[in-house]
Amino acid sequence: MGPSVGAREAERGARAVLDPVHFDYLAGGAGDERTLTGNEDAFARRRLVPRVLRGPGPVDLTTDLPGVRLAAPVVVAPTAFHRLAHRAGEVATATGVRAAGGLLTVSTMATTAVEEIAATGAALWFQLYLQPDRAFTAAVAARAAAAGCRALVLTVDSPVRGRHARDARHRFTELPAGLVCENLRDADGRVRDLVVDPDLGWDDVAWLGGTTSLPLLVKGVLHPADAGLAVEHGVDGIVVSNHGGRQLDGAVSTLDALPAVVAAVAGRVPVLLDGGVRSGTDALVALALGADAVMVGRPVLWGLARGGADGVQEALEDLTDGLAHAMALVGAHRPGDLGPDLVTIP
Ligand SMILES: Cc1cc2nc3c(=O)[nH]c(=O)nc-3n(C[C@H](O)[C@H](O)[C@H](O)COP(=O)(O)O)c2cc1C
Ligand SMILES: CCCCCCCCCCC(=O)C(=O)O
Repeated sequence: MGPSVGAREAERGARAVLDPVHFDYLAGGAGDERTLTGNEDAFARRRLVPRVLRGPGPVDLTTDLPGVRLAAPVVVAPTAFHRLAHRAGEVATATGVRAAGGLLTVSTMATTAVEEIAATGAALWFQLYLQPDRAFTAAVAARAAAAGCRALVLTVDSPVRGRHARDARHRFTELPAGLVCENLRDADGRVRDLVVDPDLGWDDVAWLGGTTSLPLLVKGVLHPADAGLAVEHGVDGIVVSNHGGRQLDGAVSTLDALPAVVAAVAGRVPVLLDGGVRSGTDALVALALGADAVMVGRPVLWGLARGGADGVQEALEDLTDGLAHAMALVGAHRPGDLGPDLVTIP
């Protein structure tokens, strides 16, 4: 299993067209990149034990998530600075997502205003970093809601930023001229710097939930005790994530962390997983181990870099078609038919 030929080729294609400094920012991870590679390795270790003769009927991947019903349980993860990958940036991403019938999580660090992204008609969630200026944070959340985003995704794995050796080597510390974080503009139109807040606690999660009418998910949970706390503090969904290996190097792979989180949540809210999902078969393994949906980060960036909106659509359809195909081959008609009995580590 692991990366399909499609995902590997897409990455090679993106590397060929991107400025090497920007490619390394997008592809890289923290520290020695053990967690980055560990995410993919965890999928590569698994094998499927299919069921046979499970009767007729089409595969139906319809999935309900906070604020949205999707044709397939695949969501685009929030990633920063899409205009580093393609000149049309997040507008191209959203156009491709819409064509694929998917859902895009817009990053706080998007290089395009959320209103402009929403004008594509794509279904959106909005990812937030809680800023020490809580009034500003609430204003960004309200702006996302007004633009039509269907849920907020609060990233909780970044009290400080991961150390990225590739960026340090390139001295990549500033965006190219003309690119800014358009959703960090304050009421005067001034773009604020992102300030990661090392003092965040669960009360802040409850505070954010109380300031918005949107469903709230937390992204960046690995420990089952934190999953339980998240549910107790009223969240509407949990994303098992190590930030694609970009924060704590040495953190457990998300697939290995998933079963304990699923057990702790016990069906009270949806559980999503991201990190290392490169094929429909990878998505199936995550669903079989208890995820309600997967998020994908880099494969979408590679599609964007290679082919703009068409490349994003192709990347998503490769995943969802691959998932439907693998479902048929393991004898499952719906995600609910999948269970851990279908997955083994030889
Ligand atoms: C270039 C890049 C930028 C990212 N920016 C953000 C971000 O702004 N907010 C966030 O919560 N996560 C961010 N992430 C993490 C992703 O949301 C996601 O957790 C990760 O990419 C999933 O792993 P994958 O790339 O292996 O699919 C970023 C990841 C990458 C690769
Ligand atoms: C423009 C030079 C690099 C500045 C990095 C800011 C990181 C913002 C957070 C985005 C993210 O979550 C990630 O890269 O991962």
